[in-house]
Amino acid sequence: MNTFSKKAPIRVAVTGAAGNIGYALLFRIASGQMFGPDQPVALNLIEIEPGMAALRGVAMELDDCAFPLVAEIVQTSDLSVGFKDVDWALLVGSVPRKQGMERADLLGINGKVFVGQGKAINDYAKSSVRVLVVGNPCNTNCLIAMKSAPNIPDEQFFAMTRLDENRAKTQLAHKAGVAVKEVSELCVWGNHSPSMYPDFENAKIGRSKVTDVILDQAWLRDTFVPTVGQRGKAIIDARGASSAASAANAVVDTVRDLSNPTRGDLHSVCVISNGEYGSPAGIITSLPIRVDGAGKWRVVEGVKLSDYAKEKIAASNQELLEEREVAFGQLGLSI
Ligand SMILES: NC(=O)c1ccc[n+]([C@@H]2O[C@H](COP(=O)([O-])OP(=O)(O)OC[C@H]3O[C@@H](n4cnc5c(N)ncnc54)[C@H](O)[C@@H]3O)[C@@H](O)[C@H]2O)c1
Repeated sequence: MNTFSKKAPIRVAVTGAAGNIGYALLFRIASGQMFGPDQPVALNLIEIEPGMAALRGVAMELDDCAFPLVAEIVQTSDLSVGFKDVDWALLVGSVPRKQGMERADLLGINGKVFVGQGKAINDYAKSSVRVLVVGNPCNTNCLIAMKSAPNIPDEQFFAMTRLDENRAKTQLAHKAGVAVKEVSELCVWGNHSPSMYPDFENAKIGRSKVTDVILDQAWLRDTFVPTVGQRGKAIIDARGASSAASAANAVVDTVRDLSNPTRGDLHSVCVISNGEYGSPAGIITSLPIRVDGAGKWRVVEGVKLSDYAKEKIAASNQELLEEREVAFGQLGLSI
């Protein structure tokens, strides 16, 4: 354990730790960018058996960074070891869609994985554990893990739309010719899929509404919204590989912002819906949240949605209901 911090380590499990996002993520957690520069961390790195050799290499590199904040590195494919006493479970690993595989097949295959991980989290993690699902389809995977962990409160499960929020902020900043830090209050609503809705109507540039700065409504609706939705594909086309560094960055942003009071902005996180803004109760959908001074997250109240926005959000939530029906049907889970 490092000598300059007397804090107890935060124990973080990362599944798919030898994958592309894992490789971009672990070094940022270890260097203090997720939990702060004086917060020790213990890393529980989880892989499936075929990934264990690569994981050993990743762990060797972590060792070779001599990060002073790293208290311990555990490498395992055993979920009872990997989730033991963890404070955070970052569920990144999942089976990619292969040629000829239907979306329904993918939901079923990954669903089984997230049943197993949810059960193990339920049985071995701290009861205060917080779970962030990144592996796709992340909203439905998160719902399945949540259902499989009945002893962990639903409010402790999250899925990631922060990458979409960050992408949307940058698109607006480029269009307006301002620095990205000028763009705030941008919520991505719905499913982490091309159907998501990045709400430009309530977002701000400086103190102005985006729609008062970018007057080209056609660009906002017909270029901006699909560009954000299709950005993942654009990166695969350009790079020949899927977004990993920016996804890892969004994981760091999400966990950091869920761990600290929100100042002057809001953030997009997929959380359990209690019917807010007409979203179907019981699904994991992206909503605008803020964290209060006591560390509790809440859905931001009073956002005014236009009919256009409501329609987009409803369509994305409908997709989530359909994903749930297919996955739960295959897994024999009840709603
Ligand atoms: N929510 C988001 O914004 C977002 C953004 C980008 C990527 N993703 C998703 O994140 C996931 C990971 O992406 P990647 O680029 O790192 O993929 P990758 O294929 O490079 O790595 C995935 C890793 O997970 C491991 N793995 C597979 N099943 C596992 C299991 N059951 N338990 C533990 N490990 C397992 C694999 O061995 C592999 O090392 C994908 O599902 C991707 O679609 C989500």
